[in-house]
Amino acid sequence: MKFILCYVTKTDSHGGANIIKKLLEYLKQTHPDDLKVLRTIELLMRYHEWVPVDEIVRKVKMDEKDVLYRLKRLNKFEFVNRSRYGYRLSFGGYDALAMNAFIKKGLIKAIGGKLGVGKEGDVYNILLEDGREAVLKFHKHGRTCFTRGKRYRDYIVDKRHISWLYTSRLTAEREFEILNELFPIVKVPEPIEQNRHAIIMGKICGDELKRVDLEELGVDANKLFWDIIEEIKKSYELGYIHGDLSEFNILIDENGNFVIIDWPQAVNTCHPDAEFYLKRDIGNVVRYFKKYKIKEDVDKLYEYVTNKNKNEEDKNEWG
Ligand SMILES: Nc1ncnc2c1ncn2[C@@H]1O[C@H](COP(=O)(O)OP(=O)(O)OP(=O)(O)O)[C@@H](O)[C@H]1O
Ligand SMILES: [Mg+2]
Ligand SMILES: [Mg+2]
Repeated sequence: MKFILCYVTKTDSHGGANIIKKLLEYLKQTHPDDLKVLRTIELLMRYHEWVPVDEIVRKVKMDEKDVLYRLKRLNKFEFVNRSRYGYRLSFGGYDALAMNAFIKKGLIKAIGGKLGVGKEGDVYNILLEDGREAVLKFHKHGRTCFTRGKRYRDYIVDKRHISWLYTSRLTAEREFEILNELFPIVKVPEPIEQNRHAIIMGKICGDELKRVDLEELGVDANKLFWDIIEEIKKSYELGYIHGDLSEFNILIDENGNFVIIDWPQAVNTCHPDAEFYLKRDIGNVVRYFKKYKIKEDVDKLYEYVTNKNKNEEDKNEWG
């Protein structure tokens, strides 16, 4: 296993460096056969909530003794959970498999601290092999439900665990696909790589719009407002509505350059509730900018964003 540096950055206010450091440390100690068994468990979780040992042995084509030895190690690394019914991949084990894939591809040189922790994922600073800074986002869809689920009966917890694995991968695939469709036409992070529930994307240097004072920054609020509307319009023309747009998902730097992040829930413009989502996005932007004395009508902006024919006519008129 290639050595991956772990560095702690100033922004690591979430203590995430320790978690990722432990994961990397464990990953470094793994043998290819450990990972082979782990991937087999991942595969068999499609059919079992807890994968029985004899199923693992049959699938992985190794001696039972060897498999038991590997399982013991995987359990020590906390990459699997164990019950009397068998084994299943843990959250950490899934992270490890994705991380291993990125490392094997020679993408990551170093991993830093946690940049942010959203409702649905953990975001880390990373350094790519080519020297660029980037971020690694692990989607942990349904994690909050899963934790809450602990109050309920075991079998519900188990089912949630499996759906967590599945939906977090789907969510990552969806976000990566959308970023690929939108970048670089719309101001979104550059999609770099995706594996399982994890995405590597370009790092945006900036703060959440929520946390900045535009007057202090010296940014023209009116111009910024219309620039954001233009991005909504461009993404609409490419077929997507963000669906969770707000001052939390717009990052802005000290020069007023901004990027819209967090796209997995985006809906297609042909979605039956497209109008609802688009109006809600626009409404959130309008609401945020009220404090800068910008008063625009959501319905009119909706017309502006969606009225393709009218825009074509305007363009033609203006030559
Ligand atoms: N490309 C990026 N560059 C820099 N910081 C980022 C990037 N992507 C995410 N972040 C940081 O991580 C935080 C969480 O990311 P994001 O909003 O994509 O995740 P989420 O889990 O979907 O969060 P939410 O709870 O908002 O749904 C962001 O608010 C931001 O601070
Ligand atoms: Mg977010
Ligand atoms: Mg989100």
